[in-house]
Amino acid sequence: MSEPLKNTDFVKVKGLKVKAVIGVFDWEREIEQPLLIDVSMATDISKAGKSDDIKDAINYKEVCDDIAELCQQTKAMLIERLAELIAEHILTKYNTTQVEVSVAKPTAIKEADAVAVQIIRTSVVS
Ligand SMILES: Nc1nc2c(c(=O)[nH]1)N=C([C@H](O)[C@@H](O)CO)CN2
Repeated sequence: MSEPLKNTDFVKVKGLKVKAVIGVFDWEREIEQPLLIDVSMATDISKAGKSDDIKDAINYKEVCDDIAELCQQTKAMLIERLAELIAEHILTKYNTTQVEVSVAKPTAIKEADAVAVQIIRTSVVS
């Protein structure tokens, strides 16, 4: 018999602003630069939708605090590194099976609005 259809819902964070040390050049190691982070977490929100209880939800405030702390502590060279660490952290800590993470560096290239990486990571189910 086929599995019943599961809901595909998302909890999202859009345009989270974090200042952190980021970059490959010597001068970049001396300053903080702005990052803009988007996260989309696949999760079934129907339980929280019924209970109206934060315990049944992915708490996006907690997610934002975690991301800010992670970016500031890591002092990564590449935005790729931050995207991977954010995805790994979210998949490990929160009730989601798939996460999409975008990390943009809006002041990196004078001639561009922003440069960014975007990744999708899925938890391995054994
Ligand atoms: N793919 C990437 N390319 C570059 C990165 C990066 O994080 N990922 N970083 C830099 C510098 O730090 C740049 O932002 C300074 O303007 C160059 N290329």
